[in-house]
Parts: sequence; structure tokens; C-alpha cells
Amino acid sequence: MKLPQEFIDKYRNLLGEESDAFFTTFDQPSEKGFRINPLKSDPQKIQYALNKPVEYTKYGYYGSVSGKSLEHQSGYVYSQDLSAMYVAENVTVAPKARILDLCAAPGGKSTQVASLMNNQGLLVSNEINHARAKILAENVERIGAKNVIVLNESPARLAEVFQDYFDQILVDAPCSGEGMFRKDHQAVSYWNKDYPQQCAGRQKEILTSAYQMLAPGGSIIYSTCTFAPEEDEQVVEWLLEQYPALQIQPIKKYPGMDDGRPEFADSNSDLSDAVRLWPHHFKGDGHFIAKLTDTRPKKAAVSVKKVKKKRMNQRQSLTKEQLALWEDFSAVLTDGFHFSLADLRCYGDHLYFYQHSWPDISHLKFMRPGLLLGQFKKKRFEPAYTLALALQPQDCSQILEVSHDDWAKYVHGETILAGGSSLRNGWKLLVCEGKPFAFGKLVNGTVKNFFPKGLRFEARLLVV
Ligand SMILES: C[S@@+](CC[C@H](N)C(=O)[O-])C[C@H]1O[C@@H](n2cnc3c(N)ncnc32)[C@H](O)[C@@H]1O
Repeated sequence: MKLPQEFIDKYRNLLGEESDAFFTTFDQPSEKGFRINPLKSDPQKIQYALNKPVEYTKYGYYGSVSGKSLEHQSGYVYSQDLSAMYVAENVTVAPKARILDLCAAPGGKSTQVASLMNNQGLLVSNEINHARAKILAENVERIGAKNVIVLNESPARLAEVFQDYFDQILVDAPCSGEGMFRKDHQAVSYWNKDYPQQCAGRQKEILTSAYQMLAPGGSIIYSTCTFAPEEDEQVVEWLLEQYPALQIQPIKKYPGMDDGRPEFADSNSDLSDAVRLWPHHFKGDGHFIAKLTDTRPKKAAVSVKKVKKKRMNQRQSLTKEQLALWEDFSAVLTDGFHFSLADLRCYGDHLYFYQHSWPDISHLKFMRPGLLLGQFKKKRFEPAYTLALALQPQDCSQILEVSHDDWAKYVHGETILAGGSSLRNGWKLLVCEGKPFAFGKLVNGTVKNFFPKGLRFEARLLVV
């Protein structure tokens, strides 16, 4: 790979005799990794080999997964870089935790945090870019979490609403992306010697908002996928100066992980508690991670600041008719998957599970206000794809087991045949190899296709 000369000069200077080994990695492919999803039942019952676990990530494995496999579509696996999967491991997941992932798309870290939360507490997953926020919402939906809200706001706007609110805030900041050069050749073309400093300005703005949202006693996990000291140690140094209540927390280092480099900033020795993942020492892309904990005494949990509603309040409770339609449908859900009426919300004709204790987000731009359960259409209720992905087989009494071939037909948008006239017509949770993957409507032996049009794909046979 042709690296910019100024980049070469800079890192030759910073890394000295290590620099040749560092530059060599830019011509080597990165090793692949993936995570399995503990929110699913039997998460290890998949076709991918699990004989090479990643020692520093609870559900991480070496290997690659296909985006067109049953396991991927049904949310059992998530492909993730081996370095990136160490970031979310440093988010403390307590049972009632309020967690914010501020720069979240496409969702690698949000899906990881959500999978560790076991549907307890609240994860607010935010992305400023609308197109990317849509992808984020799709990825969050695939893993089947019930405690995630996906927003599409600027950090500054969120800070107006969520002051002192979150226990853990992940800032996986937009950066100069030097650690991604070997995967993303475009990142090389954006790079110039001033770019890291420009990115640092934006990172400081984002962190200013993040700190306003941090509950006293909470933590900020700051990460980048760049090697640039201006965006790594120097941003952390700035953060410590701005907010003296913050202290760097030591991050556990596994073999191949390096200390942060105090000499890249003001020589504050605490900076060595951060982690640097260099590709010539560690099997993954370049990353930097620091965890900063706030030492102000903890206060009782605050609620969300009331902000004058600028947008129409789209939140309604259900009409009698809607409630009857929902109750009629939800009779097929077993006790393991029960929603209390207080936790149901309608936005337009869409019905969501949205815990009543969660903050009012109706005045914010949201992509996913809780778990979408379905849509009211004239005099019927149509269950959502997202609900199917949040269910385990035991959560529903109307299950239809289908073959892998039928799964491939269904995700491609085709109808499938369900033999046996003894089956009752109506909504069925479609399950393949034990994995719920969609709802379908059985009508006289044919399962009508309700797979979302925008997500349909041609599944190829998996070669492991
Ligand atoms: C490194 S990526 C996040 C990757 C993500 N955490 C993951 O694990 O999949 C940084 C994200 O920050 C977003 N971003 C860009 N400018 C921003 C800003 N001014 N404030 C907040 N986020 C921003 C980008 O759109 C991008 O999606």
C-alpha cells in the first residue's frame, strides 16, 4: 500500500526502530473475528467453528462469518474486528445501568454492549448520520435486544436533554482512521498531516457533550481507530485538564496489547493505563482505548430534563380497538414474553415495547423507539420482523419449523409450502435449525412472505 510520505515520516519519528515492522502490516490482510450472541437460546449451536475463542472478549472468536447465512440473518453472530471487540468489554454493565453509545453506527459496539446487558437497564444508541443510523437500527434489531433505543441526534442536542443521566458513555469517536488504512483505502486518500488535529477538535466537542451527560461516578470509554497521538493520548490529556473530576482507569492488558504512551502527550504517567493496539503486536486493526471515571460523589438517578417539545408528540396510548387486536395476537406469546400494558406505546400505527420508566424521547429524532412489536393495519395487527428476532422458540406457541432451503427461499421474498393440513391458519413464528428468523402467515398450506422488502437477499449455501 502506498502510504503518504508525511505519514511515514511521522511514524518513523514516533516509533523509531519499530517503525519498519509497523509499516509492513499495511500490506498484510487483517485476521477476522466474530461474536456469538448470548441473548439467543443455544447461542453456540451454529455452523461456525468455535474452537478458537478470543481470550479477551467474552463471546468473541477468530474466524469469519457470512452476512448471508442463517446465523447472521437471525442475529446469532456478528462479524467484528478483533481489536474493536475489546472496546465494549470495558463498559461496565450493571443490572440497572443507563448506557449511552454516542457514535454508534454501524453498531459493532452497541450490539456487543446490548448482548452483555441481558435485556436489563437501558442502552441509548445514537448516530448523527441518518443513513448510518438506519443501518445501526437494523443491526440492533437483528440481535433481538429489548432494551435499546436508537436515536439520530447530534451529541450537543442530546446533552440538552440527558444532563447527568448516563452511568457509562461510550465515545467511539469519528477519527482519522489510520488503524483502518489496510481495510479502507479511501481513509488513506482523506489523510493529510493536519487531519488528525482537525479530528481532535471534533472529538473534543463530542466529549464536551458526553461529559454533560455523565452521571457523577460514571465512566466515559473513549476509543478511536487511529494511531495519531493528537486524537488519542492528547485528547485524553485535554479531557483530564477540562474535567479534573475524571481519572484514568487502568484497562487490563492481554498479550499483544500495549500501554498508552505518556510521551505522546504531556508525559502524565497515568496515560499508560490506556490501551494501544498496534497491528505489529496484536491481531487486529489499530485501536486506542481509554476509560475515565468520574470521581464526583454519586447522586440519586436524575430524570431527563423537560425540554419544550418542538416536534409533534407522536406518542399515544392504544385505542380500545388496537388493544383488542394486540391482545388477540399476543395470545400466541407465552408467559416468557409478556408485556405489561404500561410498557406499550403507539407511534402512529406502530406498536412498540417501551418501558414506562424510560425517558420521553418523543421530541428527539429516533430510529427505534424501543422494540417494534408490529403495525395496526385497518382491522388487523401485523407482527413485526423485529419481534420475531427478539423471540426464542419457547416464547411462542405458533411455531413453524422450516428447512434451510425454505429459509433461503423466504429471505429471498418467496412463499413457502407448509405440508400437513392439520396446521391452523394464521401467524407463525418461522424457525430454522432452532433459530427464529421471521413471522409468516400460513394460509391453507402456503406461508405468505412478510420478510421486509429492503432486507431480502440471495442466500448462498454456507461453505465453512
Ligand atoms: C468510529 S465510527 C463508530 C463505529 C461504531 N461505534 C461501531 O462500533 O460500529 C464513528 C461514528 O461517529 C459518527 N460521527 C461523525 N461525526 C460526528 C459528530 N460530530 N458527532 C457524533 N458522531 C459523529 C460517524 O458518522 C460514525 O458513524
